[in-house]
Amino acid sequence: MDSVCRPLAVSLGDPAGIGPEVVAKCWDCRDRFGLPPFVAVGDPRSITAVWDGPIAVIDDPREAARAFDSGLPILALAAVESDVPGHPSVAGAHCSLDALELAVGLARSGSSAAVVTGPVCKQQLYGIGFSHPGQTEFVAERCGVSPGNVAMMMAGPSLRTVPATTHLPLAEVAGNLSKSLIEMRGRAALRGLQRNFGIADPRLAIAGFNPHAGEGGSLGREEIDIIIPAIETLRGEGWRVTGPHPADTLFHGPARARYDAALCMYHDQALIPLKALHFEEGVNLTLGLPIVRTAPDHGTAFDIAGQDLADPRAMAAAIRLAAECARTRALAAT
Ligand SMILES: NC(=O)C1=CN([C@@H]2O[C@H](COP(=O)(O)OP(=O)(O)OC[C@H]3O[C@@H](n4cnc5c(N)ncnc54)[C@H](O)[C@@H]3O)[C@@H](O)[C@H]2O)C=CC1
Ligand SMILES: NCC(=O)COP(=O)(O)O
Repeated sequence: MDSVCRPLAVSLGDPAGIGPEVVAKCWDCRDRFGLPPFVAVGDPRSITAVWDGPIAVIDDPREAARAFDSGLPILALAAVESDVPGHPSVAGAHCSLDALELAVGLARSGSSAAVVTGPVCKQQLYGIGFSHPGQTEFVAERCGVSPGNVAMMMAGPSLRTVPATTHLPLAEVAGNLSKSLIEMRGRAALRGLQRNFGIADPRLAIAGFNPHAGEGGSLGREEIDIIIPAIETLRGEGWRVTGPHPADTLFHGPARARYDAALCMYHDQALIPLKALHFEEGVNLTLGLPIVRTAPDHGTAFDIAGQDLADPRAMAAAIRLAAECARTRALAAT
């Protein structure tokens, strides 16, 4: 079976969040959203609590394509106790981690064409001893890739951004920026554009860190000491890289037309423009992995879980992009 025929594995995320609801809604709207067969991984009770559509509990991902027309296929994991939507629990955190582990394993073994991860609650996971900043680093470790060599890309119809640093306190960002970090993230972004999007000669815009990109050193020296030397190294390797650009003018329409992705210095610098423009269809794609991994841009949204208010479009975009990236990679390998 080729990568296009294999199902995608979709972990449900935290059972008390909106992951189960948006996955079920994606199955409901599979034709309208243009979705390929996928198999959910998680506790079926988290779906039946919020959805009364048909579920097909399967034991083997190879059954997913056949089952997909008549019901939402699910590889079932039972949490110790079932969660009430909107009320996260320790058992639910364990269940979300087990589902993530299994779904990533399916992609690594080739049983699924890609993995799409439902939203987890980081605070809950940290509480049960999860030692990674996020799912990005967890998946990297499971794939045997150093966290330094992967990058989180947030992708929407008119913008792709990559934060150089991800989940760490803002007060620690400056101390974590280095020439080598920016070079590694820059290479991961550029190679990721080639490998997943088929862009042969990608253009990367690199944001500054300080207001006005430091104003020649008067408003901070990170641009002079770290970012410009990294840009020069990347250019010396033949990449099309510009910057450092003042971040406040990097995201309006004409600016976005000048690059294929923007490398940003910290989480909110990258995620605010993406979510402001494309919250309903934003996708989180991990670059630098041997497998394809995507996720919707949103979180667990406990505040609306179980109320039939969750918009499934970002999850649908994540499933679609995962299938497209798997197809692009498969074609390049032939
Ligand atoms: N990929 C992942 O696993 C992610 C997980 N998170 C986690 O999610 C938790 C909550 O994070 P928040 O910052 O509150 O962000 P959030 O995205 O869960 O919610 C922010 C706001 O947007 C709304 N919202 C989110 N998704 C929606 C959807 N599909 N349809 C309609 N409304 C939606 C929520 O109701 C809330 O008002 C945190 O614990 C965080 O760690 C956050 C982002 C990504
Ligand atoms: N803000 C993005 C986010 O939380 C997703 O991170 P990850 O769990 O995919 O690493």
